[in-house]
Amino acid sequence: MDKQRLPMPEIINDDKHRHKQFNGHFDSNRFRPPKVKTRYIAVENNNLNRSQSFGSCSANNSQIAHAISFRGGSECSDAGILPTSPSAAAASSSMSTMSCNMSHFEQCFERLTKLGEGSFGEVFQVRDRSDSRLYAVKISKQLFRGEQYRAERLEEVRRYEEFSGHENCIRFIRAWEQYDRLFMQMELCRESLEQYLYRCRHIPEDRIWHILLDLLRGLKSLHDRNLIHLDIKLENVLIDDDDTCKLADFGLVIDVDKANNHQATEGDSRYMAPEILQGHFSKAADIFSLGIAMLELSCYMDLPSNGPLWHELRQGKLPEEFISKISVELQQVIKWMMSPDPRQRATTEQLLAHPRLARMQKQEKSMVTLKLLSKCFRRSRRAFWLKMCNLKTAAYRCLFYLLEILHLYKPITSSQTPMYNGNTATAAPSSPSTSVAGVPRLEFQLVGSTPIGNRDCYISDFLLAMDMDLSQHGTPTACERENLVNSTPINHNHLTANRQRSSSARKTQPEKSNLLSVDENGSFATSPSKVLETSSFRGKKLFTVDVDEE
Ligand SMILES: Nc1ncnc2c1ncn2[C@@H]1O[C@H](COP(=O)(O)OP(=O)(O)OP(=O)(O)O)[C@@H](O)[C@H]1O
Ligand SMILES: [Mg+2]
Repeated sequence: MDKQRLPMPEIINDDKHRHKQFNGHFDSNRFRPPKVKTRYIAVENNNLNRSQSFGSCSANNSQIAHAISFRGGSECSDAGILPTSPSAAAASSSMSTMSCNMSHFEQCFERLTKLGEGSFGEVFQVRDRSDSRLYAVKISKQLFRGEQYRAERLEEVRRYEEFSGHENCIRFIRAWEQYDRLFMQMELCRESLEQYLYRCRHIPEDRIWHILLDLLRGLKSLHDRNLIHLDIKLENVLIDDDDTCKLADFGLVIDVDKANNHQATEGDSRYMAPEILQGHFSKAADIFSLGIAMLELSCYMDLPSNGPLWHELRQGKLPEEFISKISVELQQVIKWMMSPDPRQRATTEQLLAHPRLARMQKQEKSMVTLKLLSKCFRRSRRAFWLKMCNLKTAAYRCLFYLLEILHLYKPITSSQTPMYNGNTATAAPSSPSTSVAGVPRLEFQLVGSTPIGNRDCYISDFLLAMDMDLSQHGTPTACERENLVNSTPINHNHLTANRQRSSSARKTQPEKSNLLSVDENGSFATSPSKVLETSSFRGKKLFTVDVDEE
C-alpha cells in the first residue's frame, strides 16, 4: 500500500469534543485510501465452472478460490486445497448453473447482516452452511491492485494466524482469495468497543480497568514479538459473549525494525501518537493510542482528529472538565500512557505491574477455575439440549418402528392416496418430514381393524396434522364424505372379534370397503351393521367399523 503522510493538523477552534449522539453512523476521521463502494458477487465469468475449480492449484486465476495460510511458515495460497464445506460441495455438485455462478463465499456461507466497515474491508455476520454456526467474514473492499498490494493485504492473515490463540486477540478460522479480494473468516463478536460505548455511555470504572487489563494482555503478546499494531482504537477492539475484550484488525501490524523504514502506515489520526508525525514508529505509539482510547472510554469524550485540542492532548494537557470525572488512580495511568515523550511512556509490562492491575490479575487467577467451570457449563448445556432434541427424534422413531411392527400403522408411500381426504394433492402436503431430516413422518394410515390396547397412548398425538386437516373442513364436502377414513381407537377385544368376523365374512361375502360414506344430512350411509361402536374422542365422533384389512 502506498504510504500516506498525514497533513499537519490545522489550527481551528475545536471546543466541541463531547461524543455526538450516536445516530447509527460511525464517523471516523482518518487519512486512509478512499472508500470504494463495491459488490462482491458481480464478477462475471461465463466460462468458469467453479464447482470444478475449487481446490485447483493449476491456474493463476483470480476467479479461482485459493486458501491462504502462513501456518507452515510461508504462504501456501496456491498449493493449498481450499477447504469447502461438505454441504457446499454437495450443493455445487447437485445444483446446476446457479451454484456454478456462486462464489466460494456464497457456497459456504449464508450472509446475514453487515457488522461493520473500515477503510479496508466490510465485515458480515454469516452462518456457515457446514456447521450452522455464526461467524464473521471480512471481505476486502479494494481489488488487489498489484502483487505488492496483495502481499500487504495477505500480511493481515499472517498476523491473525499468529495471534489467534491468544485469549485477548480475535480468533481466526481461515482465509481465501477470490476475484482479487481477500476473505477472512473469524469468530463472531458481540460488538466493538465503540458500539459498546455508544450503547452504555457511562461505563463504570471497574469495567474500564478490566478492559484495560484485557487490552494490555493482547498488546503485550504483539510487543513481545517485536510487532506494533499501529491502529489501536475503540473500533478495533471487539467484545465477545463472555465480555472479554479482544484486539482485532491486524491490517497495519508491522515489525518494529521495519516500521521506521518507510513501511509503516499511520492509523486513525484521533488516536495517533505525536511522534508519528515525525515518522517515528515504536511500541510506545501503541501505548499512546491505548491511553487516549481509555480517555475516550472513561470520559465519554469525542476525540478530535485535528485542531488545538488535538495538540493539547499530545502535550499532556487533558481537559479538566472531563478528566475530573474519573478517579485519580485512573487519571495517572492515562496520563502516563499519554506522555508526550515516548521514552517516558509506560510499557505493557510496567502497566501490568501497576498495583491495581496486579491485584486484578491475582484475583482472576483464583477465579480461573470458576470461570472455566461456568464456560464448560454453558457449553455442556448447549450440547445437552442438542442431544435431547436428537433423543426425542430417536424416541419418535422407535415408537413408529414399534407401531409398524405391531401393524398399528402403515407409512403412506408416495403411490398411495391418503384416504381421509379426497384431494390427493392436499392430503399429503409436501410433507414436512421430507424437508426436516430426522423428524418422523406425520402422515400415516391407520389400519381399520388393528387392535390397540391402550387408548391413552393412542398415536392421535401424532395425528395433529391430520386432525387439523379434518377439523378445518368442518362438515365434510361431498368428495370427502366418500373418502372418510376410519381412524378410530378401537377396543382390543372388539377388534379380535372383528378380525375373526371379518375374515369369516370375507369367505362368504364380496369384499367390503373400509370407508364410511355420509349422506346429505351428515349421517353415515353405510350399513348400520358395519358400525360396531361409537364414541367420542377429543370432541370428535368416533366410529368403530367392521372393515376389511385388505
Ligand atoms: N469478528 C467480528 N465480530 C463482530 N464484528 C466485527 C468483527 N470484525 C470486525 N467487526 C466489525 O467490523 C468493523 C470493521 O472491521 P475491521 O476493523 O477489521 O475493518 P478494517 O477495514 O480493517 O478497519 P480499519 O479502517 O480500522 O482498518 C469493526 O469496527 C467491527 O465493528
Ligand atoms: Mg478496523
